[in-house]
Amino acid sequence: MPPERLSVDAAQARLLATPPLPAETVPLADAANRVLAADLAFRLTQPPFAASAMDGYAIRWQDMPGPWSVVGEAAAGHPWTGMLGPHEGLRIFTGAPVPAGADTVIVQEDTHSSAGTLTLTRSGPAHAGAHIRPAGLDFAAGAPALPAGTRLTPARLGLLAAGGHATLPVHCRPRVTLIATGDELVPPGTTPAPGQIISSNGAMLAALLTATGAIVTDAGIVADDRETLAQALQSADADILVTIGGASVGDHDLIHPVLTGLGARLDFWKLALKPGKPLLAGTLGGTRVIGLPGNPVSAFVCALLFVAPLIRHLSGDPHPLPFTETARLTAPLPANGDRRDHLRATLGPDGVTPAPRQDSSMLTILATADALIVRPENAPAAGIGEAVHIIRL
Ligand SMILES: Nc1nc2c(c(=O)[nH]1)N[C@H]1C(S)=C(S)[C@@H](COP(=O)(O)OP(=O)(O)OC[C@H]3O[C@@H](n4cnc5c(N)ncnc54)[C@H](O)[C@@H]3O)O[C@H]1N2
Ligand code: MOO
Repeated sequence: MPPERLSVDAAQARLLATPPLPAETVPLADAANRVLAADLAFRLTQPPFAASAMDGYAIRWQDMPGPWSVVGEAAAGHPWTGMLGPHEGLRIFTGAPVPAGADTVIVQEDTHSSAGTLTLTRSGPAHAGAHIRPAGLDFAAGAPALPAGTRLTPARLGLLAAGGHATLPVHCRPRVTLIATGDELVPPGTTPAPGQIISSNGAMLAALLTATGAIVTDAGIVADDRETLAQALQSADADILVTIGGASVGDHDLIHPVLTGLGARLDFWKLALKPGKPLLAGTLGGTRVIGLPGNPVSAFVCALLFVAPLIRHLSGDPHPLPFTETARLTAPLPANGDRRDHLRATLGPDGVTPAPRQDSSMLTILATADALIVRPENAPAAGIGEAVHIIRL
């Protein structure tokens, strides 16, 4: 066994030392929020032709200030194919190709047109080239579009669609199976008998991990029984198997002994982390296993710090760890112990306020928190106004 109480950083590094999932090619609609698996170049030029940016008239700048005779019309999708001659103007609409010979567009609000004659009613365009988007203003065919490792935001999907890509190479989405363990647990919607509580962690973690990009199967509740648990662990067909509860050292905490019995390779168990000390990670056959502690806040924080980053990493994200920023304290904090702590806190205009109670069973506090304050191992006491690291929720 590795030494106890690995640091959070070391544990994250171990967990993420594995290659991402392979690529698949999917339609644009299925690529949203996924990560590009290859460098892509533009296949098209945008705009593909010099296009009018306004409704008005295309003219030759050298013929300013007019008048012009109107020789035809061009609309988006309906080009005019002639060559504009001296003192000729073309009625043109936004998005239409600017005809050969023209170099400037006058907006229609600056003109008067009658019996085929166009005159200016105001000073007109300020310079040659006004209101024309040159071909390739946005991008040119052959130029690099987006590199591998890019997360496909809505704007990036739009860019690649415009650039001629109808399907995209993306990393496969990790499949995650959630298993809650504990004889006290009953599913949401049940009336708990004496000694029972609702298994709330499944719904919470399924939502968190789905939002992170995984395909989540919630396998429900498994009793504290070695046989049953071993069977459930072995039958999960997933890239990541997440167990909830039973990670600690009590007589009914079976995750560690059952995994060991199944021949799982353990990466770590027990971290210098609060909440979530008994977090466990390893591999069972080809499946990554993460054993989360059962306390709801511990389970949530460990999922945020370990399972979500593993999902992002396997999905091809080169920056899988939670984004940290700084905020100023509105209340003092005592010195921290030797486990990195994650305090539930609210954000306001004056800074970040730690919740007065930090019990790892309290969902009311987690549900109202906007952020976690990250307190490094052995951090000294911190006063009001001092900057601390936070992770937004
Ligand atoms: N002697 C020691 N006892 C404990 C230690 C320790 O180091 N020595 N560690 C404590 C810490 S820290 C934590 S965290 C807990 C976590 O232990 P487990 O992972 O074994 O969790 P359980 O005992 O199964 O459950 C803890 C708590 O959470 C409730 N729970 C469990 N699953 C769910 C669920 N799916 N939905 C909602 N709530 C759940 C469970 O009923 C318990 O109340 O161990 C400490 N003990
Ligand atoms: O770390 Mo436990 O997660 O303190 O409650």
